[in-house]
Amino acid sequence: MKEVGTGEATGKIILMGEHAVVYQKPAIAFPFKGTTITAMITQANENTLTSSYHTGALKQTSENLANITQLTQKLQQDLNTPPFHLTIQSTIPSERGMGSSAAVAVAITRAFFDWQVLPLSEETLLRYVNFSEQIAHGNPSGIDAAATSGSQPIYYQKNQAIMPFPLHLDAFLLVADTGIKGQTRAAVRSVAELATLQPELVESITAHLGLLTNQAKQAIMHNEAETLGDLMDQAQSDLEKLGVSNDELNRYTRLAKEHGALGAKLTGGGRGGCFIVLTKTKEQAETICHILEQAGVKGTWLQGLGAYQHA
Ligand SMILES: C[C@@](O)(CCO)CC(=O)[O-]
Repeated sequence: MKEVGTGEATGKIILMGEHAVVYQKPAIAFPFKGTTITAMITQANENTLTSSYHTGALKQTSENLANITQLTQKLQQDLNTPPFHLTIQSTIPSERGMGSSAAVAVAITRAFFDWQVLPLSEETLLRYVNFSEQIAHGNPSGIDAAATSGSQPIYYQKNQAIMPFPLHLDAFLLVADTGIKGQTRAAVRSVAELATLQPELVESITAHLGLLTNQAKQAIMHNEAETLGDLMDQAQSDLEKLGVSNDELNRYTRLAKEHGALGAKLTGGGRGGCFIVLTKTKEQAETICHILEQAGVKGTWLQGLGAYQHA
C-alpha cells in the first residue's frame, strides 16, 4: 500500500446524442480538459472526506454524497482497505451536465487502486463508475463514465465498444453555464415516462437524434462546421420536444444564433446546466460569449476544436 493514492479525471461535453443514447442511439462526447477533478487518499482512523471546489464545482448535495459514500464503501470492501481519508479537489461545475458525478467516481476509483498498488483495467474502472452513476442518475447510458475516463473524443453506443473518434474541425466551441442546476436524473426519468405513455413519439425523436449524431460524425470528418452547426440546431429542437430543455436554455441558444453562431444546443442532462455554441472563429465566440454574459450566463469556457487532436 502506498502512503498516498491519487486519481484524476476530466469533465466531459456531449456534442450530440444526449438522452437518445439512453435508448441505444449513438452519441459523440469528449473529455473536457479545461475542467479536472483530483482524488487523494491516505490511511486514517475512520472514513472521512474533505472536498474543495472552484466556482460551483463538486458541491456536497445529498445526491452526489450518496454516490461517493456508496462507491468508497464498495471499494473499501472489494479491495479490503483500512479506513481512509479522501480529499477531492474539483474544477468541474457540479450538476451542470459536465459529467462531475462520473468524473468524481473515476478519480476516486483510480485513487483507491493507486493507493493499494493494484492494476486497474478500463473494464473494472467503468464497472465501478457505472455503479456510482446508477446511484447518481438512476439509468445511465454509460457515456459519462466513458468520456470522463478517457483522453479522446468518443463515438458511443450503449453496450458497444467505445470508439475513439478524431475530432478536428476548423471551429470553436463555447461552453456556457446557465447558472441553473441541471436535472439529469429528473430529465432522464421524464423521458422514460414519456416513452411509456407515447413510445412511438420517443422512438421517432431519439431515432432522429441518432441520425443527427451520425450526420455530425460525417460533417466532422469532412471538416464541415456549418453542417455541424445546423445539425446541433436540429438536435436542440428535438431535445425541446423531448421536454429536457428549459426557458433559459431555449433563450440563450436562440440569442447565440441571432448573433451569428453556427449552431447551439444544450449539453448533458438538460433542464438547466450548460449549453454549447459552435462558431467559425475565435472572435465570433468571444463576441457571443460577451453577449451571453450580459444576458445572464454564469460561466464560460472556450475550446478550439482544431487543436483537439493534439490535446
Ligand atoms: C442525459 C444523458 O444522456 C447524458 C447525461 O450526461 C444520460 C445518460 O446518457 O446517462
